[in-house]
Formats: sequence, structure tokens, C-alpha cells
Amino acid sequence: MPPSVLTMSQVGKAYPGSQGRFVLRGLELELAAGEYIAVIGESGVGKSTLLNLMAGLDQADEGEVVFEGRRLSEQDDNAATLLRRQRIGFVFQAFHVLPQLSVYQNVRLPLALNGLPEDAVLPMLAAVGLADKAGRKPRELSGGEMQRVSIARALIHRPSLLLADEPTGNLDPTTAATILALLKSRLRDTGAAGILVTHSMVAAASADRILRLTPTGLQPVNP
Ligand SMILES: Nc1ncnc2c1ncn2[C@@H]1O[C@H](COP(=O)(O)OP(=O)(O)OP(=O)(O)O)[C@@H](O)[C@H]1O
Repeated sequence: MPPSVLTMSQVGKAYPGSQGRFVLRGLELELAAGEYIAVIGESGVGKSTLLNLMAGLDQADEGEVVFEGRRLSEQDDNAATLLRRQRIGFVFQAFHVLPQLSVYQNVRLPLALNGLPEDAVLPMLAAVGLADKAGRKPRELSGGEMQRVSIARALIHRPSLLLADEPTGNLDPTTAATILALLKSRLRDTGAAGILVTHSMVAAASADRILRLTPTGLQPVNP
């Protein structure tokens, strides 16, 4: 059995002002190293809340989230920021690439922030099919190319976990399928575990297993 990257035990979240009403409750998850799972759920069910809890951007009100053996409830803001910067990669629907930086500079950013050498950038750009676009600015790229930049940037520093929030929501179906295949192959190559959050069953089908988020927990979905 590979070691666990992320464990959630009886995790619950109630936002302040909600009179004790829980958005999420009873969440149980065991994510093994290198595993790739999809979490599907209706709009408003708490998918962003779940990602925030996993990344230590927000704290659980019940239960415990453990990332690489560390309880997130015991990390102060600085420790949580460092953990995210070094050990987690993010891919978002709206890409979040920095417009003033070139493709190369966007992908290099996590290495620079972590004080790591930049020799991995060009091989990673080649692996995501952007070797000839290294000097371009994001405004000169298509949506699919921007998401390639995001994937390269999310994995360049070899995190153990990639969190992807509706990464193909802004892409046409053909480009989306290419990006999902690329995401999966890059996860395999870097050894990172992945969590794909989406409302699309088509997108979710690319993962090793699918879980449905409901207000009372995460339930396995049979393909
Ligand atoms: N900071 C907050 N304070 C209070 N309530 C919040 C806060 N953030 C989210 N909520 C509520 O928690 C619930 C879950 O929100 P969340 O954004 O996690 O859902 P989601 O599944 O990501 O939705 P979508 O797919 O539409 O983005 C919603 O009812 C929302 O109104």
C-alpha cells in the first residue's frame, strides 16, 4: 500500500453566522500517494469549501485533515503557507496565470518561490507541448494553452498533491479532453496525487475513482 498523502476524518465545516448549520459534515477520505480521484457535486454543495480545507486555506470545525502526516489544525498561517507553496500545486478554471510574465516565467515561479534551480522548466514546457511558446505572454495563448501553462506551473516543483478546481470549465469539449489526458499523464510522470473537483461526469471519468460530495459526506460513484 503506498503511503497516504491526505486523510480526512469526520471533517465538518460550519461558516460563521450559519447558526451552527454545517455546510459539510462527516467527510472521510484516504488519498494514497500518486492516486488520482475526482470529486463531483452540485453547485453550492461545498466543493470549494472542501478544496480550501484540503489546502489548509480554511480550518475544519470538526474532525481532522492530515496532510503528509501533519495535522492542518496544528499549523499556523506561516507553516500552512509554506506547506502549500512547497507541497501542493493548484489548477483553476480561470487559469490564474500572471499576465505580465512570459510562459517560461510563469512556470518558473514556484521554483523561484521555493529557492529551487530552474533546469526543470524547459523539460516541463516540452512535456506539456509548449516548448516553442516559452517567450510568449499569456494574452498570446489560447485557453487550452493557458491551462497547459497552469498544469506545468502546478507540478514543476514536484508537489505531492495537485488540487484542480473545474480545470476544463472554460474549455471546449475537444480541448477539455486533451487537457484532462495531459493532466493525468503529468500526474503519473511527477508522482503527484491529484484531486479533480468538477460537476462534469465526463471530466470525472478520467480519474482512478470518483466520489460524490453531499452535505453528509463523500460517497463512491460507480462508473
Ligand atoms: N465564507 C463563507 N461564509 C458563509 N457561507 C459560505 C462561505 N463560503 C461558502 N459559503 C456557503 O457554503 C456553501 C458551499 O459553498 P461552496 O462555494 O463551497 O460550494 P461549491 O460546491 O464550490 O459551489 P459552486 O460549484 O457553485 O462553485 C454555499 O451554501 C455557500 O453559500
